[in-house]
Amino acid sequence: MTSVTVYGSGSWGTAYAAILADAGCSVTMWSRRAEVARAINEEHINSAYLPELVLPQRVRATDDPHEAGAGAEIVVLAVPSQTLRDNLVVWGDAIEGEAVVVSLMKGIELGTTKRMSQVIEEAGSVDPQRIVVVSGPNLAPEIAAKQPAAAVVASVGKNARAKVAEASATPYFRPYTNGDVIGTEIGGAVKNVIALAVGMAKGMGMGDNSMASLLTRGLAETARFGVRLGADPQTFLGLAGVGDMVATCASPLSRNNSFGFKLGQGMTLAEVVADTKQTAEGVKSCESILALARSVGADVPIVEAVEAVVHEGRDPKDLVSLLMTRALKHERS
Ligand SMILES: NC(=O)C1=CN([C@@H]2O[C@H](COP(=O)(O)OP(=O)(O)OC[C@H]3O[C@@H](n4cnc5c(N)ncnc54)[C@H](OP(=O)(O)O)[C@@H]3O)[C@@H](O)[C@H]2O)C=CC1
Ligand SMILES: O=C(CO)COP(=O)(O)O
Repeated sequence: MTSVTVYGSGSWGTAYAAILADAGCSVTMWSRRAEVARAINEEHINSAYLPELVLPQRVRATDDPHEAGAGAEIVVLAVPSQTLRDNLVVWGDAIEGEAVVVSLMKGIELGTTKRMSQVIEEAGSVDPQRIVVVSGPNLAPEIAAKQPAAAVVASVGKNARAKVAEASATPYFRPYTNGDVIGTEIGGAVKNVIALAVGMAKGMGMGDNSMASLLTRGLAETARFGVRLGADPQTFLGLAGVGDMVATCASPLSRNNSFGFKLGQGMTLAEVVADTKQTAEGVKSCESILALARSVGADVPIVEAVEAVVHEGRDPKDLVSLLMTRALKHERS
């Protein structure tokens, strides 16, 4: 039985722990709060995040990061992206030397503009051959309800990605392996920002034409940007690209989409932040994504417009003029 540790007991960490257990792994979760670990052990429920999900008995939890990591063959990281580096400093020696390290996170680090796999390599001293990124259309509440979904399991390490795919394949979760870590991570991070834009548009009363236009042009700028970083353009036609873009932009379950919706409806940024209990990665990552895109000369107008609303105090209504009055251009330029 493969032994797996999941650091992070939020929505996705918890749903992914259930996948791993259903696939036959023995799973230990690290919870930041002792009461969350206690409830998982005694009631098999994580009520703050996924109250409907009854976790399998073989999922255990602890708030001690060293106890959590002991003996794990696979270590899964599922905390907010901006906290990863500091956490890895604390957890570093808890992660076994040969363990495969999986990122579930969809963000870009502020300041360094690094992808999560790069942060794991640097701060966790992990060989890229052992780093795996899991991404795709995977809204945690739907996965927790065991609704069928597929995902990409990307790594430059063939053994590592095969091991993680094997460890997380269930009748309701189908992993596909891929070697394109850059494209997989960029797809996951940028779609959160596009979902913020779509949410704002919906919140302002716009319909499906606006949503589809933002989604499609959002995918175009994601691919243009990703390719500048060295991604395979085909990745953006797959689960970590169009797949996740569609799920996140279409679903009210998406925290980024909902965050944008509330802004579009007229709530202030401070009000929406106070009203949002879970992680909406695009809110912070739009800034680092924009910085990274500018550093490689990629034009990302939707990301730029979202960043102007979220970080520079522009009114969401300005989104329309910011995007619609730009110089005309070829669809594929
Ligand atoms: N939810 C989803 O549907 C999906 C999410 N993802 C990605 O997974 C990642 C994790 O998201 P998700 O689980 O949804 O987030 P949640 O907001 O649901 O949970 C965050 C988890 O991280 C913990 N946490 C918060 N701050 C810190 C910190 N400073 N140090 C350590 N732990 C901390 C929280 O603990 P506490 O409860 O104590 O606050 C909680 O366990 C994100 O990058 C997200 O984009 C990817 C695919 C699907
Ligand atoms: O990444 C996700 C679905 O694939 C979850 O999106 P949100 O973080 O916006 O909820």
